[in-house]
Amino acid sequence: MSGGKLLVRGARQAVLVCRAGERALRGEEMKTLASLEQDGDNGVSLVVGSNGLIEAVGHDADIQQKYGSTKFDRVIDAAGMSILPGLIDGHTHPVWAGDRVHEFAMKLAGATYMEVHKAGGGINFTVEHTRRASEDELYTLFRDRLLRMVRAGTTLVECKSGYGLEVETEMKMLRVIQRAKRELPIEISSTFCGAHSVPRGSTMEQATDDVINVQLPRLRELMKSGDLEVDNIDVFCEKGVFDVDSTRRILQAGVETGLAINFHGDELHPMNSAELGAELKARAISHLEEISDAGIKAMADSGSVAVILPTTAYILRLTPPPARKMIDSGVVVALGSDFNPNAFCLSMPMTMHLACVNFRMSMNESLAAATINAAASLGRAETHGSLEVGKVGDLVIIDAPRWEHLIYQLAGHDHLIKYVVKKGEVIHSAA
Ligand SMILES: N=CN[C@@H](CCC(=O)O)C(=O)O
Ligand SMILES: [Zn+2]
Repeated sequence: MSGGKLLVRGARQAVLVCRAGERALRGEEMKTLASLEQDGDNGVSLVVGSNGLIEAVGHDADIQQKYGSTKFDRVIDAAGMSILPGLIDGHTHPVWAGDRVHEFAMKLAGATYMEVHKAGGGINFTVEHTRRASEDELYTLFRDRLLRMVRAGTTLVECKSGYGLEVETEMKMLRVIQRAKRELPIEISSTFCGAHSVPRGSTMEQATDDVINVQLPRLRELMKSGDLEVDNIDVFCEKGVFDVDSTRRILQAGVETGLAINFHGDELHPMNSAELGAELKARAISHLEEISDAGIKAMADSGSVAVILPTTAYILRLTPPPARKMIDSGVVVALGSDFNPNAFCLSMPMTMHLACVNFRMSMNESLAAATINAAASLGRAETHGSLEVGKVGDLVIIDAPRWEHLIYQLAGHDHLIKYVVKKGEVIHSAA
């Protein structure tokens, strides 16, 4: 090799997460993650080639022997530091205008999510503001949020539409996401969520027909012309929002448009969403606070990824999802920040901390959930989510001798994260 993009050397530790090309980790596999430790003076090195892919991970002496004559665009001396894969956020609603800080006060005073929603607040409040906002205004707000995510270590994020609930605003949101894909260093998996709520003045049946007969056909045209690249279809399957039959119709229409199923289910009421998702071979189902035992078994069998969201359960004081039971039953469990105007959290380290304390996950389980399993929830586990040769060179380097400090030092990521690397390029540096 004559030239490479990045050499990181001298690290105390590199958490590889996987070593054998696993596409997801389940049960016991989440408990012990593959890692490489400094051996005496011999630290850990990682090489990203000029194509942005990981080319080697090993001890300094071996890498030095192989790459001694190679010129790198950048060399990072990571003495005393730890390297981990770029974090992957499996669930966010980051394109919107108008904050809901006033609703936070209402909820602290005892109002439930559905009480706020039915009183015209919640999603419908954000819809009004988002419909009124220009595309540029939305982009500026979105950009700032994405860059804050990058500073917290996120290199791949799922981003939903869903604050338009009619064709023009939904497409406006998807165009804003598309622009960020072109202009920003963070990688995005985008999700059409025109069925996030029933718009004011409509019935569920009318909203379902509008998504299927108006919004999805327009999306199909824009995908065909290359104006939009959208990956997933989402529905908020919830009592008082979209019932199981409407959800099924919309998700099936999404599949016919070429989208992967990735939807909200069993959040506030048991809806048998997990069973529905498993039957439809959903790639992922989010929330699942109210999943049934049969739903857990169905997801373990179907391989649909459970994207659980600790910030939502925390802010809304919900009974947490049965994360332990899901993991122990063999469900693939991933994490998302659920950034949205209800749960204003842009940080995966914070999300992982909450998963450990409130969902009783171990730190290793939370890292597996925020890397390889989140990649699986987005259909990108072949290329993302672990530090293995041939995968994209997405890394977080923290100034601590063990990676667990990223979780242990609650709200400490600003201080700990020294570099965030995307495809071998440093996209954030605190050094
Ligand atoms: N539950 C539905 N959707 C979001 C909340 C969106 C909102 O309140 O604006 C969620 O995942 O938590
Ligand atoms: Zn959500």
